[in-house]
Amino acid sequence: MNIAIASDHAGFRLKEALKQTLDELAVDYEDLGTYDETSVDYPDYARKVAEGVAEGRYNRGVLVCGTGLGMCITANKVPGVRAVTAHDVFSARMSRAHNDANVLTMGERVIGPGLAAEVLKTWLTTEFEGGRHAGRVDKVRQVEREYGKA
Ligand SMILES: O=C(CO)[C@H](O)[C@H](O)[C@H](O)COP(=O)(O)O
Repeated sequence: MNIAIASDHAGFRLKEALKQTLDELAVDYEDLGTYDETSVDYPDYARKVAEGVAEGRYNRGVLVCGTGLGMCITANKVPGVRAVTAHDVFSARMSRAHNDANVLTMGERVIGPGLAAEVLKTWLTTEFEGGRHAGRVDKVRQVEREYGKA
């Protein structure tokens, strides 16, 4: 699995902590920035990761900002991206099992590094269940097509 991870300034410290989790899991990743706490704009980073996932350069994306919300809003503008904000293990698990989410966002001002690591581990290790859920995800894709986004 090849992950794209990025943050804005408000998510920088948590991104660095999550990279340690990825190292522990021996998951390949590419850090697309930002690389310090100098103020930047989250849409720029959300777009980098989302486009990389949508174009197949990365299997999944992880985005961190202050709340995770701006990153999620922006990432979902890219056709083919199913981005979720998850700050608990159950939501992380279900976003994969039922929604086949391919981008995870979290907020450094919302969640601590310990729980964030568990959320990330759960999200990375839960498979999409398919079945009835596959039809529903296809309907999500149909919405994109009908709005000319895919
Ligand atoms: O958390 C956010 C709301 O979606 C944004 O992603 C930014 O991280 C946040 O708005 C940054 O706020 P700041 O006051 O400029 O640090």
